[in-house]
Amino acid sequence: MSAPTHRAVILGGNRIPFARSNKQYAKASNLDMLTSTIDGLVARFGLAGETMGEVAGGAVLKHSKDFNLTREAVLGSALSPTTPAFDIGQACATGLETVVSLTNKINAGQIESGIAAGVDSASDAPIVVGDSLREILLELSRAKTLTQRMRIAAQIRPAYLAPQAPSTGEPRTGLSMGEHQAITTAAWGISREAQDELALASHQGLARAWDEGFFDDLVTPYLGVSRDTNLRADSSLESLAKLSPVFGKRLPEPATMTAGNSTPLTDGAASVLLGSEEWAADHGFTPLARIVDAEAAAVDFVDGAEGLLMAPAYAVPRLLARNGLTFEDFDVFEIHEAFASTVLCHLAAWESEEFSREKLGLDGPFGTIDRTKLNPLGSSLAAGHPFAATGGRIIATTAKYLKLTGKKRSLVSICAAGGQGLTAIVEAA
Ligand SMILES: CC(=O)SCCNC(=O)CCNC(=O)[C@H](O)C(C)(C)COP(=O)(O)OP(=O)(O)OC[C@H]1O[C@@H](n2cnc3c(N)ncnc32)[C@H](O)[C@@H]1OP(=O)(O)O
Repeated sequence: MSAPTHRAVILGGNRIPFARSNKQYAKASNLDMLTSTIDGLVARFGLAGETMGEVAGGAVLKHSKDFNLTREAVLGSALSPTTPAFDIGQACATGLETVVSLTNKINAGQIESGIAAGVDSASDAPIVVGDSLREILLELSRAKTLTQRMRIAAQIRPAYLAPQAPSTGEPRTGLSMGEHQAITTAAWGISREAQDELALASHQGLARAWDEGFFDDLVTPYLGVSRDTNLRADSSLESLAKLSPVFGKRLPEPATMTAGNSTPLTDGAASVLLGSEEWAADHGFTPLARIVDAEAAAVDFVDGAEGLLMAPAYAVPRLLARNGLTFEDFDVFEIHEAFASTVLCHLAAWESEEFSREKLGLDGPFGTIDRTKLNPLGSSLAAGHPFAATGGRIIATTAKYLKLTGKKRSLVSICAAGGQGLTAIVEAA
């Protein structure tokens, strides 16, 4: 018998249809949705009762009680309770980070199988109280007598009761993701028309994929929802052009970002099954693809020197250089559409002689992506973006796409809050 190679392969995925926040899944918790997507995957692959190597998951918006949300999901799932699980936090790149983490563990021989997952619910976002009330409540929980409790409770002032609403604001700048991106969009001169065209292509690609049954073995209906609810199959440039700008109204340049060319706040969960080649063969599973390499980057956005969501513009060139590849070597580009303009800014950076020379240290432009290969099955603008679930959606989609079409290589790129980005090369197995 030959020595185990521990080469990790992607075997399939499962997600629930993504839904716009505060609608169909308004009463579902992160735990409900994460458990459901894992159970759907377990059912599809007949893994009930099995002890998996490890399950990695995460959510960007977590309640403080969710100190190991993924472990709780495993305990509530059909997997054996002896399956270990852990949470990862990498903002919008969390889902991809779980895939990379488990791939590395399998490749290292630490585990033979795993489920990478992610979930987010803007409907079930945690509400936090201010520091003044929090300190009083903590003191109250330590009080031993009624007199102590009454003395401490008397310190509470009506103003302390105002909750701190969750937001997509960057802690260091106070600006929302959309406001940051509006600045970057203007800096790169991305037009409203180009953003709307990308948004339309996303809806058309996703609608086509749904109609062709592509998601039949990747999505399990949930709470009466059987398709991504943000998808507008009848979207048009005319309807997109009518939408009013939502971000960047205070910028000197005309605001160009709208609800149509920005991802909506979304609820959803996604999961990916990974295993070593040996584990897959033992279970009779057909490998779809594998993660060949991954690269993270971070940018200094706080002083405005770089756009908040521009880290992939740096990660991708490093990743490709390390693997001796250029854009011509890829059949598919899966670039997370945080906003249409985010993708367009990345493309513009790679095509820019100035950016490539000054920021990437190259002799000329890094390269141009063949737009017919960009997000062929739509992406986050159409599907929605439940933050930590997006990576799993993209990996499962592109792995199946490679297998189905006989194509060889996909580039996955996800920007994240905090000025970070995570990218990966996926190859057909
Ligand atoms: C790393 C990262 O990923 S960063 C990204 C993180 N994510 C975010 O920051 C979320 C960004 N998105 C948002 O904050 C919100 O979705 C916003 C501000 C863009 C829009 O919010 P809302 O105004 O509540 O959106 P809403 O769903 O009501 O849409 C506004 C209008 O646009 C319309 N609309 C939205 N999309 C489309 C479309 N594709 N085509 C036509 N009309 C559309 C809606 O029907 C609605 O019309 P109505 O007012 O007549 O009902």
